[in-house]
Amino acid sequence: MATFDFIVIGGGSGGSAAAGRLAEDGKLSVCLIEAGGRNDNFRVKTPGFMPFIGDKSNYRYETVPQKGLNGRTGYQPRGRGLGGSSAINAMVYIRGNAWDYDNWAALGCDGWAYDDVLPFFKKAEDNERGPNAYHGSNGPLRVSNQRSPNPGSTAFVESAATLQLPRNPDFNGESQAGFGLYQVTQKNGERWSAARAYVEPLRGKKNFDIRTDALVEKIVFEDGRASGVAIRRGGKREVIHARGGVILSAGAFNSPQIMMLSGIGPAGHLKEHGIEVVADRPSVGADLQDHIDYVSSWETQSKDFFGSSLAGTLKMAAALVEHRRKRTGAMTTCFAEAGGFWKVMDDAPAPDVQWHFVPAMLEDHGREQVKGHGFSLHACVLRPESRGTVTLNSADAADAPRIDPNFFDDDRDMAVMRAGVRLSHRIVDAPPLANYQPRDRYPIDLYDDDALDELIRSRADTVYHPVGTCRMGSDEASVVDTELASRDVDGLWIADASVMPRLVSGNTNAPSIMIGERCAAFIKDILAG
Ligand SMILES: Cc1cc2nc3c(=O)[nH]c(=O)nc-3n(C[C@H](O)[C@H](O)[C@H](O)COP(=O)(O)OP(=O)(O)OC[C@H]3O[C@@H](n4cnc5c(N)ncnc54)[C@H](O)[C@@H]3O)c2cc1C
Repeated sequence: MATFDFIVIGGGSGGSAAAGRLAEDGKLSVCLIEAGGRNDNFRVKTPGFMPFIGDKSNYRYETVPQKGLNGRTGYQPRGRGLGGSSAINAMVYIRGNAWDYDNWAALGCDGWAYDDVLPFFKKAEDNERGPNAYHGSNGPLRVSNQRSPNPGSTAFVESAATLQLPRNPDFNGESQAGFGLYQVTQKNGERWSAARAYVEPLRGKKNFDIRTDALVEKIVFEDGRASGVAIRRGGKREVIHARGGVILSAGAFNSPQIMMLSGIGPAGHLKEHGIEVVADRPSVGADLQDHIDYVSSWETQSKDFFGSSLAGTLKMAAALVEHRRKRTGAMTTCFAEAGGFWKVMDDAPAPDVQWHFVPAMLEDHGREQVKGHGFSLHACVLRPESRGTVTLNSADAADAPRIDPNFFDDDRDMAVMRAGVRLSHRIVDAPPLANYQPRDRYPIDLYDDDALDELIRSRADTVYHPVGTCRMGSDEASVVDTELASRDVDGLWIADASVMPRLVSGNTNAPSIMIGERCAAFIKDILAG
């Protein structure tokens, strides 16, 4: 019978950090269970291959039809395999705004104010720029400057400056506002997933068992305590036991799914699927928040930008050779190379829109090939008011959960989006980007609200930051308490993006890693008495 001190479900951003920290000093036996594979291949490791990462590493979920998107279904990529979504993401290193964490604390999450979380961001970080008041350099997560940014990306920052929008060399420093090039989670020109940071260095240690291609079907409880997990691997089923407890880190879609499959969730819904109710907890799968995003796109004659043409293909072939030899060049691109944060609503407490500049024409999340060269500019609503849900489609853990982000349910999100998209176009209309004489691929009168709303509803979708479906809080209705422990059973913690009570104003990989770090620290504190 396999028994460990702790079992971690899911080797993604939160799970890798939690498992790695629990196992690192060798005192605790830890089993990390991951549904996907090792993700140890050149497509995952080479940043520029991001659009070509295969199905084995991506769940490729779809949402239910979205009324706010003219009835379209949304695409929800999610990483599968070690590293989780950090193995397929755009590598942008952003923590959110200090205001977000102070707001979490104001909502009742004691111990999660900016001053409380900053030490854990720093502990995780190995920033190539070295340490300072905001950054760490001794952690496992390598954060790098981009090695070979596209000239168009620097032109974007200069165009913003032309409009008096300030340059910001460090969005994770004193102030988030402004425009600049993003730092990335890469090491020596390769993707640095959470698994490469926290898990791979411990591979082979006697106290650390890494089980890939193992699907967790549910958490097992004995006398009100999480005592193990039921897994399926190949055709075989087995229960693995945990003396100290279980950490659930399956992400914002699969953590609520596993909670429900284990009997913790909205009782009526569980009964519909024939699941025995352990605890009636309506907040499991509720409060889904995600960054709705609109991608404006322009075509250029210039072949500076990535694109599909003979010249583009030859350039990428040369870039691939350069990357194999030196780990530099265009294949180190994270695609979302530049961007910024700015307030478009006067009463916003912090920047309410984030931009990602991509030196390529992007259509349908990169799934549709576009002929020619050009660039794209994402604008996303940083603190959406709309709330969605994750529920079960079936009682089988291998089936996709039912995802309803409910985008644009709240009109305030559209108001922010409109202003964000207008600013996107003002920036692109300013030199030096304007000198490329870009041709807008979706020209409309941007100051006609109805026309702009229609364009947004027909093209907007997620920028991949779902959170909130196993929300943390000090209130009785929350799923986990402020030390990430389940309110319903002993020996169960949740450590991933699902616990965020509010979506942070930025990308969610670093915050999910910070949450994994904190979970391990909470557990070690308990063990230390
Ligand atoms: C395409 C894309 C681009 C993104 N770009 C960025 C970016 O540039 N910067 C940024 O900061 N953030 C980005 N994000 C978001 C960020 O990567 C995620 O928010 C973060 O990785 C979430 O971490 P997590 O721990 O919550 O879940 P994940 O990292 O998704 O990990 C969940 C893990 O659990 C496993 N799992 C699920 N169900 C089971 C089961 N039943 N049994 C066993 N294992 C299971 C999964 O296989 C997965 O490995 C992006 C995301 C995507 C998809």
